[in-house]
Amino acid sequence: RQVLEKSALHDTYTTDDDKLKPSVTCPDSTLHARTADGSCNDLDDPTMGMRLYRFGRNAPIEKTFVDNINLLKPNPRHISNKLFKRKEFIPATSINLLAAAWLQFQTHDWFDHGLNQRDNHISVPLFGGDELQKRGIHSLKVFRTVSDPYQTRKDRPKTFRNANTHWWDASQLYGSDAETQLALREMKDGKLKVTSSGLIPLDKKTGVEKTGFSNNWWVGLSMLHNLFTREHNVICDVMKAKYPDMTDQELFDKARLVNAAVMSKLHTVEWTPALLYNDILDVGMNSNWFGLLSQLGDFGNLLKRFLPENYVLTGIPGSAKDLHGVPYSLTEEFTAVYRMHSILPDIIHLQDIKSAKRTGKTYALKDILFSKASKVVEKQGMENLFYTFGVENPGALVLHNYPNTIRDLQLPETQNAEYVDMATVDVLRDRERGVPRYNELRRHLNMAPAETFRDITDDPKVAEELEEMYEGDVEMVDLLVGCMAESPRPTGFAFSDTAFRLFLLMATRRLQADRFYTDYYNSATYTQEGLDWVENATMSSVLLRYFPSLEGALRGVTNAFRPWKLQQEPADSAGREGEL
Ligand code: HEM
Repeated sequence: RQVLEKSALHDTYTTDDDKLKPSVTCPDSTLHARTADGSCNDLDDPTMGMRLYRFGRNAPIEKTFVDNINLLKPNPRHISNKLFKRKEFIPATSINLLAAAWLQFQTHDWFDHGLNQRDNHISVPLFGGDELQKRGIHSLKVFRTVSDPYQTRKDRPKTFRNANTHWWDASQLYGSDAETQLALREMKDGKLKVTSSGLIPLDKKTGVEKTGFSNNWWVGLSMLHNLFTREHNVICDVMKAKYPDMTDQELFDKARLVNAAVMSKLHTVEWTPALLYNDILDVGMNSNWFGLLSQLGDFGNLLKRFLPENYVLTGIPGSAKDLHGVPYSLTEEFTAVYRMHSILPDIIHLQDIKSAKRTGKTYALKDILFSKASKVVEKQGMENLFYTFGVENPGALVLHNYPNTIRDLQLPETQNAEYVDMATVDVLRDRERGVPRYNELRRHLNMAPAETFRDITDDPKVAEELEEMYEGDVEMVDLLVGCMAESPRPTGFAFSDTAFRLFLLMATRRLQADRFYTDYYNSATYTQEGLDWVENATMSSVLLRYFPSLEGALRGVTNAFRPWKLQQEPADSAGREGEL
């Protein structure tokens, strides 16, 4: 990671377009509080990481020009049909469905390229025999990503802007602009609005929950948004009880800081180790938050008092902020490796918490999307749904496992009513945004490029399929295809080693670049009660706070993102067999 910090972080701003950044001043009130739009996190450069700040790059800038000649080579719909289409559901048995919903929930905090241009599309021709032709569709329109109006240097690769704040600030819950945020607030005691049943109110026009970011909505997101809205409101209660003189604004600001830190912590010490179920990674990710010394128990705590401050030893929270010489932003390549739609099942088997068995009732993914989600939450209740998500498996991140529901998807009005095959979109978007293909990106991540298709995968059949699709040219393999095909994977890894390199680099950067996780991670900003709240939080404890009936189901569960039942079996049979 330290090598990549020097070689794989690139700023897309130039001194020419620096001048076009908005002018932002930071009032005193922003010193100990996150702003709605993410400005004033870096006090020397207040626009850094705010909403509409550009995405950076992990590949060198000169390697990120769009290859227009090969934009449609090979045809992305052909890739969708031949390499992605799910024939039979392949489960990822080492993680649960909660881990899948959590992943999307987090990406909605980090990035969004905004609504696509309505009047500018790439036309993807369909091959003979494509099932869509029977419905009179002969080409797919993929609307282009909205462009960056402030890019002045035409000799540089295209840049794009993040419609969300780049910070790990829970903007999916609180919004990325003041207007959205104000509309979500009760304006009393710091709280977020909830209905009399304790649920997030629905937008009357769309039927979807009114929250910070509500695109691509489904039951999994509804559950997590509701959970952390409750968490926000309970933190407000705790703060008010201790500090009765705090204003509504102060209570809101403190609860947001604490809630965001709870999520960052759970992602670092639970979600990531669940997906990279490997002892070394477990220590590694725990060290990001708690420090290596914490692994030594009381002896480590004693050592902390004598050793010089070093985040590797003591953990990033509370350590010195470090930008590694590059202004902070998330990157195009980071977005690209999170294209993990294969994790979604097409069918969800509902479980019954009392009998700990499947009920026999299933939900098709198409019936729990967008405005249908809230009805399912209301009908089934959050306990049963969380139980279902805790024990059921998501899809494995491999080829031939892309959910067909979203390969044939009508988006709602709020998302331009586009008709999409998401697998086609995923492949084409990376090309449209100048994300290097698989081999090229590996070179920039200090990884050996594949010389043959068998270097990508040890499955001869998959290697043959890739060779045919890419007409023998291994350099053309798309990043997403390479990541899904990659095997063998390090023990316990649910995703590829290539994606892992970027995760490792960017997971640390999200914490280290943010003053609220470093220089200002202290009681003056969070309050001591706030720091203790984060310290004590685990995913299980957050769930149990609101759903005590999950107690039995969570007994013995050390990582809430791994299948709950698997962890309850006797130690000798709860091994790591069958994982992907
Ligand atoms: C039912 C659930 C989901 C639906 C309906 C959905 C739909 C979409 C749509 C419509 C887009 C924008 C496509 C475009 O560029 O035009 C998108 C982007 C994306 N999705 Fe999903 N998605 C879902 C779940 C997930 C999950 C589980 C992940 C896992 C990480 C994920 C990761 C992404 C990423 C990384 C992008 C790119 C965002 C960007 O360009 O800024 N999605 N999804």
